[in-house]
Amino acid sequence: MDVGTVTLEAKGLTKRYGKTSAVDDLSFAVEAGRVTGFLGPNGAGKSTTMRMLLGLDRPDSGSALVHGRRLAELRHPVREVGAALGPGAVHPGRTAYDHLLALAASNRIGRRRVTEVLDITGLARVARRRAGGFSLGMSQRLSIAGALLGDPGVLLFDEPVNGLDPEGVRWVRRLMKGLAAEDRTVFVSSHLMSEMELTADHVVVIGGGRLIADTDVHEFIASSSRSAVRVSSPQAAQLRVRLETEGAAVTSDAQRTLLVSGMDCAQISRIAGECGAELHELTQHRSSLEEAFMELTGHSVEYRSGSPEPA
Ligand SMILES: Nc1ncnc2c1ncn2[C@@H]1O[C@H](COP(=O)(O)OP(=O)(O)OP(=O)(O)O)[C@@H](O)[C@H]1O
Repeated sequence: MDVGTVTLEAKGLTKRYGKTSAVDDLSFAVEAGRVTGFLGPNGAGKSTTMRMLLGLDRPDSGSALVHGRRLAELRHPVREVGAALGPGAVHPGRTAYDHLLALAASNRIGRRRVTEVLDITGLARVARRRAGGFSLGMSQRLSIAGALLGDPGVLLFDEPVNGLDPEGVRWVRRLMKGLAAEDRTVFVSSHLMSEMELTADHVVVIGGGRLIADTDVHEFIASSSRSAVRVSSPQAAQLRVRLETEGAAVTSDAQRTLLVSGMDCAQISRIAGECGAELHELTQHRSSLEEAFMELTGHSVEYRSGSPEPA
């Protein structure tokens, strides 16, 4: 499948629960060959959207399409779309192997693939243990194993790194990137902005059930007004006046330090030279995905404490 091919589409998806509008006329398209992060504050409608994309929830209006068709029209859904909606959908008395075997059998998938996905997800050694005794991280891996079982071209993951340790988080990151590199479609929701910044190529951001951004992750970060240049100078006050006259927005968090937006380092350096201001520091501060997200949605991000180490 070519990169850029749209394989998963939300078209005017709308879902209400009583008076709550969970998803409101939501449209976006997800392309193959890249990781698309699905972001939004708590209650934004991410899980509801994912469930509608998978045919697990019926929209009040609109439609979800996979390869241009409704899921119900696909001949072998599990082989075309895999989903890991988090731990929980496993009988606690069943072993990991038996759980996957039952799933494979009902979808006409051979035993060999069960062994393969146990290997891929690092569960081979615990395959004969009951899933009820699994840690959250192991349960997440089992959920991911289920998604991979049918070797599908389209994969949806709902908060896949919740409960994983740093090694597990890195493993998920490599897995997602690897799946995208095989030209599969990878659509993943997460609250972990630091992780999404490392993993996603593209982001779909929703708030209050509506689309608020559908863009390249780097463009999304660059659009944040929190990108600024930090300037330190003994003549900060004098420099500030000149920078503001030339159109920059300037704030200050210390006596000799300025935070300048709307101008790059070269422009600031030129103006400093012109007004005889010495420069002791000139640093470009790039916004993080989290800052860009918070600016756009006005919401804080949960589960910060799980931030992984850098790659
Ligand atoms: N089965 C349901 N019954 C009633 N209301 C629901 C139901 N499922 C979701 N909602 C409501 O719909 C809205 C969207 O919820 P949803 O779980 O889709 O958001 P989310 O973005 O996945 O949130 P989170 O980040 O907290 O998981 C919320 O207001 C939620 O309370």
